[in-house]
Amino acid sequence: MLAVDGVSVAFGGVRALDEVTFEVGRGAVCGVIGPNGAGKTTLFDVVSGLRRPGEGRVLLDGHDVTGMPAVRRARAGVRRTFQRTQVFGRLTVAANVLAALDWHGGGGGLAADLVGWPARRRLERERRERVAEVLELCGLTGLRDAYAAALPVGQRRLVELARALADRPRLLLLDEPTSGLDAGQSARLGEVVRALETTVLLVEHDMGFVMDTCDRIVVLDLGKVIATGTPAEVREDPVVRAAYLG
Ligand SMILES: Nc1ncnc2c1ncn2[C@@H]1O[C@H](COP(=O)(O)OP(=O)(O)OP(=O)(O)O)[C@@H](O)[C@H]1O
Repeated sequence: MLAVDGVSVAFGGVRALDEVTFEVGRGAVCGVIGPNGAGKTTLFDVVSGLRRPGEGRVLLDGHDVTGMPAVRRARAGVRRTFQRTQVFGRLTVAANVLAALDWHGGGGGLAADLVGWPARRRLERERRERVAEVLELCGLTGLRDAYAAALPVGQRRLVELARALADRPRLLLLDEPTSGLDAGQSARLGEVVRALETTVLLVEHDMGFVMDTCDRIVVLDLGKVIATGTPAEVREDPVVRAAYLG
C-alpha cells in the first residue's frame, strides 16, 4: 500500500534519511522507532508530503506521489495527527468529527441548497451515520455531546483519532499517539488502532505500545533503516539491541 523507496534527505552535512526503503501492506500497522535524531519526523514529513526528498520515491498503491504536495496527498487519503492534539475545544465531540467530514461537501450557497435538497438530505444522513460509527469505533459514543475542551488528554487524543478516521483515510500517520497518556489510556488507544482497517504508520517512543500494537516495525538509526520485522524479530535483533534497546 505504502512503499518508501531509497529515500534520502540531507540538511547540510546531516543525512536525516539515508536511502530508506520499506513497505507497509494494506491494513497493516507499522511502527517507526529509533533514538532521538534518527529521522522519524523527517520520514513522516516525506510521507505526508511536507518535505520532498533529495532522492528516492514514495508510492501509494503503486502510484508515485513523491512530487505531490501535502494538500493533494491529504485529498488522496493520507491523514496525519500531530504530537499536540488538534481538536476544536469549543465544539462537542460529535461536532468535531462532523467538522472533519464537512471539509468535503457543501458550497454553492442557497440556490445549490434548494436545487440539491434531496441529495443533501441523504448526504446529511450519511454523515451523521458515519459520525456515530466512528465515535463507536473510538469508544466515544457516551461522550458525543461533551465539549472537547473539557476532556482529559487521553480522550482528546481519541477525538483526534476519530477526526482523522472520519472520511476513511487510506493511510493514517500517527505522530507519538500516546504522548501524555497514562497506561490505561494508551492500552485503549492501542486497541482502537489495532481494530482499524486503515493502513497505519506510527512514530512512538513507548516501546510497550509499539510492541503490542504494530504488525511490523522499522528501526531507524542516524537516518538508516537498521532493521525491519515483526515486534518479536526486532526485539531479538542483535543490531537493534546494540544500537537502541540496550
Ligand atoms: N529543518 C532541519 N534543519 C536541519 N537539520 C534538521 C532539520 N530537521 C531535522 N534535522 C536533523 O535531521 C536529523 C533527523 O531529525 P528528525 O527530527 O527527523 O529525527 P527524529 O527521529 O524525529 O528525532 P526525535 O525523536 O528527537 O523527534 C537530526 O540530526 C536533526 O538534527
